[in-house]
Amino acid sequence: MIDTHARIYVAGHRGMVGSAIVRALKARGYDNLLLRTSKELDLRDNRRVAEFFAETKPDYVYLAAAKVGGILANSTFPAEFIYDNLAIQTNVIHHAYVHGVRKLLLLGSSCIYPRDSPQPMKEEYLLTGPLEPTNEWYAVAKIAGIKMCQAYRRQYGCDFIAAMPTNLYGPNDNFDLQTAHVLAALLRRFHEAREQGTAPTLWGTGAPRREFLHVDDCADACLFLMDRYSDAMIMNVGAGQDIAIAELAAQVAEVVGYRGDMQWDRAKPDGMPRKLMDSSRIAALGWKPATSLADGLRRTYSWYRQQLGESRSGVS
Ligand SMILES: NC(=O)C1=CN([C@@H]2O[C@H](COP(=O)(O)OP(=O)(O)OC[C@H]3O[C@@H](n4cnc5c(N)ncnc54)[C@H](OP(=O)(O)O)[C@@H]3O)[C@@H](O)[C@H]2O)C=CC1
Ligand SMILES: C[C@H]1O[C@H](OP(=O)(O)OP(=O)(O)OC[C@H]2O[C@@H](n3cnc4c(=O)[nH]c(N)nc43)[C@H](O)[C@@H]2O)[C@@H](O)[C@@H](O)C1=O
Repeated sequence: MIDTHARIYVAGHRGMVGSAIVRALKARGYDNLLLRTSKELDLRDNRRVAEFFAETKPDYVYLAAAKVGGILANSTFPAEFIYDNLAIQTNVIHHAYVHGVRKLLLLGSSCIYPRDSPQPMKEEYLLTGPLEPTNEWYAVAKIAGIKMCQAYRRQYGCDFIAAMPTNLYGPNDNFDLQTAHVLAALLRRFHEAREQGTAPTLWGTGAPRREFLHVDDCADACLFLMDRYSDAMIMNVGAGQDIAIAELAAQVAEVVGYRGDMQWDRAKPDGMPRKLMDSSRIAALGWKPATSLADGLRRTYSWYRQQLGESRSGVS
């Protein structure tokens, strides 16, 4: 177990994953967290990152800072997705090495796997085929991050590991309809449709399948891996089951209490047909998720309504 007074840098601590990691660390008594917003420390700036590591000398690093977005953001801003993510990772991983960080965990993503991967996707499928075009720029950056962790482990003996979570959702998710991932977007679309008496328009055909993990489970897995896993091989972190987007829409409508029609904009991309992780390796180490999709949806909708300043009445 990591000493609770160790200096732990959570990069991206205001984001969905970073904030969940901070909650999990605080709940376990870690009391020496190093936190910087992107305004205070732009991780694309190599010189500033070097200064930060020299000044603060972190013992452990969770690298949850990244340029992140849903299918439309990824395909609309390919240059930002590849540049920001390459720059952030390169600077943080390199200076973690230079300043003797004891262990670093990089957050990757299920989009690193080939578009036509057999399902469920095993870690060994990395780099076995072409990527999904809607997010290949982001995926290439993430793959470079994985390879940096492996290279620094091989050449310098750094204990840098990489976790590959499936699609995540929960508190502090992004609810901006242009840049959100599907689950947050659907909660908002159905909420607004119910409030306004309109019919929501969803993207694509509804046929793609996705696997959803609550972000608190993801954070729990990150802490688990930081404590117990030290290997070059990437580690999948999934919920174990997937669902068609059309079925997810039906579940979200029920949680929100929307009973009208919905439309599908087929001009919008479907993306990968299916993305289900094989998470048997982390399961064999003794980790499993705690939150069902039904519970997670209810909790996240409740959180969203609290952000809107609404009462929680009516949301179980
Ligand atoms: N969301 C998902 O479904 C999934 C996410 N992941 C991975 O988890 C990680 C975190 O994602 P998530 O929490 O959803 O993303 P968010 O967008 O919620 O948070 C990202 C954080 O990164 C920080 N950041 C962005 N750019 C910079 C920069 N130039 N310098 C410093 N900090 C920066 C932001 O800091 P600030 O707020 O201070 O601006 C922000 O808080 C990513 O690596 C992502 O790939 C993996 C699988 C699925
Ligand atoms: C985490 C992962 O996230 C991204 O990949 P994705 O899983 O394809 O992304 P998504 O959540 O945005 O969409 C999932 C599915 O849902 C459909 N869909 C319906 N209606 C809405 C909708 O209103 N918004 C969105 N965003 N999608 C919608 C959408 O058409 C697609 O079929 C990558 O950016 C990648 O970088 C990555 O790592």
